[in-house]
Amino acid sequence: MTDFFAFIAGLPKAELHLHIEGSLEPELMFELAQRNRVAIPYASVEEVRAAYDFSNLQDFLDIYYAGADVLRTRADFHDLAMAYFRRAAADGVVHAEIMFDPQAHTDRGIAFEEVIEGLLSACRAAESELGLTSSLILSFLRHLSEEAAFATLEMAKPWLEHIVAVGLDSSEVGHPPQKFARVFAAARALGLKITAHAGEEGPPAYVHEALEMLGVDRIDHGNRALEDEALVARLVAEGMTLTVCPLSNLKLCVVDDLADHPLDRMLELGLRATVNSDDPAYFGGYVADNYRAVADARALSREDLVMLARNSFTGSFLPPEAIAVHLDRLEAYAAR
Ligand code: HPA
Ligand SMILES: [Zn+2]
Repeated sequence: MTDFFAFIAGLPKAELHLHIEGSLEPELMFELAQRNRVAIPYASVEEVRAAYDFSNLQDFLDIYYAGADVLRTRADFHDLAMAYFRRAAADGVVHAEIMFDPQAHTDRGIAFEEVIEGLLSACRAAESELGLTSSLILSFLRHLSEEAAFATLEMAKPWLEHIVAVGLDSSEVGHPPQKFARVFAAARALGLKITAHAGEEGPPAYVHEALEMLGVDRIDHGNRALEDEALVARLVAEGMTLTVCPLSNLKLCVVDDLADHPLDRMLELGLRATVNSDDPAYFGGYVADNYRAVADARALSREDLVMLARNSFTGSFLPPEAIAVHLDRLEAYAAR
């Protein structure tokens, strides 16, 4: 088992579904609360961790947005992202496409510039210090209005060369993809790639809408697509990547038990599934923990793990030449 676990940690991989605000560990939350003199409703790190007991997505989101309140300056965003990059590098991550939620900050009076410049300085440091490349995905909060999403896209315009894609997250049910069809069309016209959370709690119809009305290049989660055979066939035919997050699925009760997780069924169906951590500080593990937990629960083979890592590169928004280099290194690692 230790060999298997070491194989997972060393497996070169990309992480494609990571909310940087969801990598805020309780220790850093306390440090930033002190630094910025922000009151938090917890007395200790243990008390924070004890509060992370969720029965659905909204339970989690309430705590996630409250936690983000300690993030105030560009130094905070830099420190947050650097802590994630260090931890990810230890898990074999060589490339990360990280989502950020600007509206969770601009709505509290934090300038977009502070958020993005802090993240970008960490991205540069991760490349020079850790050899880890990264890009940013601007995620719109779907519980807010189309108008607010347009205003956020407008704010991002001076930084477009540093943003690879737009995404869609937050409370899924009741906020279908079609609500943002026009914003995503505008983002695509600006040259951005498109991804959206769909089929986490929402029905298969939302995955269908994300394809039809947003023109997504990738689907975040996508679990519930499995309920619709024709939809699965379409996702397979289009070679659509799904960014699956096993420990998140467990913590948010998308699955009752990891033993019931559909990851290997997705692979068997020919879906391009990947493994990701989503909000590692809240869900109990970084990306290698997710690989290990699901490999253990579903008896995945080495070949499955290599396939998942391969999918993480082919599903990335890297240029084809960079993908080819990563795939060569992965095959060399797998052949050892
Ligand atoms: O898992 C998630 N789902 C939806 N919105 C989110 N925002 C952070 N994490 C998530
Ligand atoms: Zn997510």
